[in-house]
Amino acid sequence: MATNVSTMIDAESIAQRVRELGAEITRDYAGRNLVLVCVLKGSFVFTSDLARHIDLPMRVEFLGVRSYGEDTKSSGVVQITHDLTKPVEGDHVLLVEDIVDTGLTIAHLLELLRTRKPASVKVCSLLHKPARTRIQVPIDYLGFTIEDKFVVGYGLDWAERYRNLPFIGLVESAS
Ligand SMILES: O=P(O)(O)OC[C@H]1O[C@H](OP(=O)(O)OP(=O)(O)O)[C@H](O)[C@@H]1O
Ligand code: HPA
Repeated sequence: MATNVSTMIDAESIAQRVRELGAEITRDYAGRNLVLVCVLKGSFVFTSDLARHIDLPMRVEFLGVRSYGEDTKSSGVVQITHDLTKPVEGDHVLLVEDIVDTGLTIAHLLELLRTRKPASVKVCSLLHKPARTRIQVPIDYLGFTIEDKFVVGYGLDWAERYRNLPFIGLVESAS
């Protein structure tokens, strides 16, 4: 399956950065009601690794979102496919994304979450692709800045495939 995928960020580099982010979040959210909001589907791998490096009695919620479909370009329409199961009013929400590309998804989610009256909303993204920015969004915790290539693996897909790769890779024909 992975024969035409080259490695951009290897599994050990990801693991190291996830440990660092977990330690930083643990320090910053000590004594607060933290709710990690995993933005599905792409961030399921990152969220599960990150959560195990946060040493706090936090909650995890899932928000299903889709805007790319089978394409490698954002449709510009952010569709909610699964909502939070419990209110986050008064809680400190940390949105966990696999990638901020155009910024459209996270901008939409920040707007949506703020209507739920949390004490705070911040963003943690494993990847950021600044060359594609269409809307500037704050990324409070960032794993890696990457070049303008369509990447897969560690949760990220191309037409629903490659999410299970343990590294971030490039499908040459997708870029
Ligand atoms: O900054 P943007 O240009 O909005 O792109 C980022 C979003 O795109 C991907 O989701 P996608 O719509 O592909 O759904 P998926 O997570 O189910 O793969 C990714 O997981 C982010 O949520
Ligand atoms: O580079 C990407 N790969 C996979 N999914 C994505 N969604 C936005 N950008 C990407």
